[in-house]
Amino acid sequence: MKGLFITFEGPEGAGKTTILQKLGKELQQNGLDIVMTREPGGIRIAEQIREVILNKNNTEMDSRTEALLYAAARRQHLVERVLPALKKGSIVLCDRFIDSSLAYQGFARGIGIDEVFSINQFAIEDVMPDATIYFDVPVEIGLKRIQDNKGREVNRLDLEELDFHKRVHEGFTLLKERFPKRFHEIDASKEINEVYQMVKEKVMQIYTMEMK
Ligand SMILES: Nc1ncnc2c1ncn2[C@@H]1O[C@H](COP(=O)(O)OP(=O)(O)OP(=O)(O)O)[C@@H](O)[C@H]1O
Ligand SMILES: Cc1cn([C@H]2C[C@H](O)[C@@H](COP(=O)(O)O)O2)c(=O)[nH]c1=O
Repeated sequence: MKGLFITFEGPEGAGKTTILQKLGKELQQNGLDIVMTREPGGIRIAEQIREVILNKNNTEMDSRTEALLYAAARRQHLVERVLPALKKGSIVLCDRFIDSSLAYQGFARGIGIDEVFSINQFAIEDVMPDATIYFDVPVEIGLKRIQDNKGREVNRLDLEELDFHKRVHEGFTLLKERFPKRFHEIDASKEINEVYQMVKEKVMQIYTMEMK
């Protein structure tokens, strides 16, 4: 039995976490076998690596160290959480995956998309998402949303300048062009319930095509 691996991607404050959690719970209530998880993190070791990467005091972190730490967290999460769930036929909804590394470290940090892809190949051994829901939002709107979210702890990447976040957005635009079949773009600047309905419809279409 093979499950379905769907990733949610996009810049800061696009609404990925909010929508993933709500949709995952609704689909579970409807009887689907859903695993909700996130990167970096999702399991103990990867959450520890997350703490190192996102700690706002770690300002001296080199870009390639950062890329390698994301890849290491990805590897552990993949073997411990994602692959076993897919093997038993679950639908895995994952908040960020390799495309975040390509957009943030590959493009915005300037390491190069292909170079970051190649270090990730070691980590993922060709396991790519079946589909990626890409939450497209203007950078200023996304950043305003996270600033307004007073419950959110500010992390090291949140503190990057506006230009960095603009490059992240540009990076995602390039990825959307590079992977047109896998990327499903959602206009995440819309009102939250509208975004939710669009994402739900898209995920159900993918489920019907791939699993039924
Ligand atoms: N469509 C929307 N309209 C207005 N506010 C939204 C919308 N979607 C999410 N929000 C709010 O924006 C904030 C950020 O949302 P969320 O954490 O889901 O984004 P995210 O994409 O996971 O961000 P990040 O990747 O930076 O953690 C939350 O306070 C959430 O309630
Ligand atoms: C997987 C991954 C993530 N990032 C960045 C993107 C965000 O700034 C943080 C994660 O925080 P979130 O609130 O859980 O979205 O990490 C990255 O730069 N590279 C990656 O591979």
